[in-house]
Amino acid sequence: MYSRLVSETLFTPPNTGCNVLQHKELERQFSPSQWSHRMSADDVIKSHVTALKEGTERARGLAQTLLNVPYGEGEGEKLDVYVPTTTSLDVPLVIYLHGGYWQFLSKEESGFMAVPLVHKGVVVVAVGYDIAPKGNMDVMVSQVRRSVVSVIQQYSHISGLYLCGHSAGAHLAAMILSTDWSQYSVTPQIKGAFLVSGIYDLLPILSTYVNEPLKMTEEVALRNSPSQLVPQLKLSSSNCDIVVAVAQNDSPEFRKQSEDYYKALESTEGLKVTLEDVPNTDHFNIIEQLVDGDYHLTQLLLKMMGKS
Ligand SMILES: N[C@@H](CC(=O)c1ccccc1NC=O)C(=O)O
Repeated sequence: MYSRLVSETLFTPPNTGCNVLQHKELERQFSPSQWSHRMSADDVIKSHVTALKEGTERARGLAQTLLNVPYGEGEGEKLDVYVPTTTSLDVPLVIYLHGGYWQFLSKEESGFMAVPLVHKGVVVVAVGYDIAPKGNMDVMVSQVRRSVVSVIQQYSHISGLYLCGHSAGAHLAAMILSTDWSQYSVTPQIKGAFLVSGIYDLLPILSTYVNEPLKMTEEVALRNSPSQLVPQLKLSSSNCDIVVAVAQNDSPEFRKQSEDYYKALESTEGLKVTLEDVPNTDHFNIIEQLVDGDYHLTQLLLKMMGKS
């Protein structure tokens, strides 16, 4: 009784829906770096950026590249192509959408997954988009959709188109799958998508620090939430194999985002969707390890593309 009274008087400011502690906890849930079991928050981010940069440098050394190919008029509307070292008629193409909470990272450290893929005969495309504050959510979603259209116009001979996105990039990949293509010049047929440690419902981040540079209103968050667009995804991507992957050591809130989205897709008849709970990983090394050909998710991706 006493403790209840104390907690109510101390922690529940009158006339507000959300108390200070709950808000702090929400921000912690949406701070992936605080949940790594490997390192401190600062170190895990530093090491993440270093790993992605080193992997991308290696990929640029291994593959032939076409860097800064425009897919639109804007300065930031460019992509990098990593060309396979083998010659085959069966050439799948994976588009990678980088993470970084729609406000960090770029395509310059996003070619790392080409390391194990280019000698298996897979083209990897790393897409750049205008992160906040330059870009906003509507702009970023529009950009990545147009990048897919541009890629299939340039590479019409490929044997299959696949998407892979991490964190904010998984959100963008899910938005691509949920596109009404009738306003576009072509309708992409996406064969498979890897959505890794993503956010699919933007409403919970509206009141957090994540939204400070994004400045989303509730309306913007709703129209850009894949969780709201499952019927459109079913119409546009019914033949797509979808893997929703989440790290064992992602925060409970991040894990819930993946589980809820998986469940929403799974209960939609006709979709092929699997949930991969990747053991011994956190928000960062779940994607960093795609530089390794033996990593579980690399193997899954190769298998999906018929290249294992
Ligand atoms: N405030 C975030 C920062 C973050 O997510 C991040 C920062 C730099 C580069 C990538 C990041 N996140 C995921 O890709 C965190 O606590 O992890």
